[in-house]
Amino acid sequence: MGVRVKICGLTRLEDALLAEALGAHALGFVLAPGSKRRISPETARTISEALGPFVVRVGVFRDQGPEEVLKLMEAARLQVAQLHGAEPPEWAERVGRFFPVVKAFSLEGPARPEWAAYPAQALLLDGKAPGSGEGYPRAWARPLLETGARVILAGGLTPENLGEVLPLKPYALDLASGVEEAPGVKSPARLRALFARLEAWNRGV
Ligand SMILES: O=C(O)c1ccccc1NCC(=O)[C@H](O)[C@H](O)COP(=O)(O)O
Repeated sequence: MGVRVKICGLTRLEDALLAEALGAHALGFVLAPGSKRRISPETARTISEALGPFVVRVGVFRDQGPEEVLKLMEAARLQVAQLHGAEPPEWAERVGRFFPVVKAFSLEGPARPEWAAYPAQALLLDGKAPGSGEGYPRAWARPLLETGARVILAGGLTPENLGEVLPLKPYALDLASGVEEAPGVKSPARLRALFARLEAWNRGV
C-alpha cells in the first residue's frame, strides 16, 4: 500500500468530495480559534455527512480543553481528534477515551524520540507555524521515525516536493496550503497533481 494522505483545512463540500474521489484517506476540518481555515461545527457536520463511509474525518484543535474538543467532535460528526497545540498528555488521554488522537508537534529543531511516548495513535510533525506552508529540514523527522511510531509528515508539502518525504516512508502525509488557491479553498488542479504524483511514485515512476 502507498502512503496515506490527509488533506487538511477543508471548508467546502466540493473540495472534500473531490479529495475523497481522488483517494484521500483522511480529511481535516480546523476547529481551532484563530485559523484562516476555521470551519463551524455545523458546516463540518454537513460535509462529514455527505462523505462516504471509508474516508476518515479529522477535527483539528489547538489548546482547547478536552471537554470542548469532545463537544465539537460530536457536534461536527468527526472521527479522529488532532491536537495541534501544547496539550498535556492528560488532555489526550481524556479525548482518547472516545476518539483516536493524533498529536502534532511544531518543529524548531530535530524531533525528539521521547515524543513517541505521548498518548496518541499517531504523531504529526509540522513546521513552526501550522498551515503556513512552512517546512523544515526533513532529516529532523528521523529520530521519531526511527522509534517505529506512526509518524505523519506535514509542513510545506506540495505536489512538487513529495520526493523529499516519500523515501522516509512515513505513516502518512498531511497537506493544507500546498493544494490551495486561497486559505480554505482547495485547488482542483493541485489536488489532481498531488494524487497523480503519488500514483506515479507507487508505480515506481
Ligand atoms: O491549517 C491551519 O490553519 C491550522 C491552524 C491551527 C492549527 C492547525 C492548522 N493546520 C493543521 C494541519 O494539519 C495542516 O495541514 C498542517 O499544519 C500543514 O499545513 P501546510 O504547511 O499548509 O501544508
